Amino acid sequence: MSLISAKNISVRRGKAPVLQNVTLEINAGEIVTIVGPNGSGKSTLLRAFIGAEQPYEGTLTRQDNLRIGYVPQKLHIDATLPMSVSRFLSLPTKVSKETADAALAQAGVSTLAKRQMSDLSGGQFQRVLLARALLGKPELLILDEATQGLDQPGSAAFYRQIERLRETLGCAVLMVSHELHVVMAASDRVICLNGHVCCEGAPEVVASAPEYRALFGSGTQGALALYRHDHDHHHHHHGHSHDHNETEDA
Ligand SMILES: Nc1ncnc2c1ncn2[C@@H]1O[C@H](COP(=O)(O)OP(=O)(O)OP(=O)(O)O)[C@@H](O)[C@H]1O
Repeated sequence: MSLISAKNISVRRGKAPVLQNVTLEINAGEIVTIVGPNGSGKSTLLRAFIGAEQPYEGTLTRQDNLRIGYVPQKLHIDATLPMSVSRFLSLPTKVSKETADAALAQAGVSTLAKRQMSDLSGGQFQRVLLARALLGKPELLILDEATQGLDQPGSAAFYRQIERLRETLGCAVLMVSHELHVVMAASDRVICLNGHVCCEGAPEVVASAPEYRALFGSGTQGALALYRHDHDHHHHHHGHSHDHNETEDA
């Protein structure tokens, strides 16, 4: 049985229909990426999945007691408010130091527990949000443009961390991203959304689908190939090694 399944759902925001007739299911352990132009309903679909939007048509079924971890696009924390990373992880529910440390390690930022939230880089901050989403041992991890504002090596490293998590924790991942060439390579399945599902399938299939090309042009196909090629080999830099900060920090 799938973890979560939407059958012909339609969703309005205010009075405007945003999603129409969307059918989609997420199975245990798979990485599914939603791509689509601005305003195409990607965030709305994620919100429906976490229960923050009610479809007015269709049915949404979640496995009983499904544990979902959610990583938002951005979270604003008042910079004048002193707040350490470990305290942030204990809000609103207190967690033990061991639990917090384990989640930080899984997110690739094990050394940050005592740092102030306001001092973190954009990449570190997103990884702390990821650690927070991991506290509840999710079976499904939902990420809404979690790498917005990170540079390309930073977001590529973030998504590789996500792939590693899927391997070690076995969780399914549903994410939205605009960085097509980066996330598509990490996905088992890509859904191209524009109010409705335009096309879906393996990354290569979607990248060459006419519906996808009509929305994004054909340039991204080349970028996808380039990304795959790039990571077939190791980069050698002069005089120092540089691993794009993959396991610690970003
Ligand atoms: N709170 C809201 N009230 C009314 N309409 C909203 C609200 N939030 C979003 N919308 C509208 O719903 C539509 C879909 O928005 P949504 O945020 O789901 O798109 P998206 O694909 O995630 O866009 P983006 O890529 O820009 O983040 C847009 O037309 C938007 O204006």
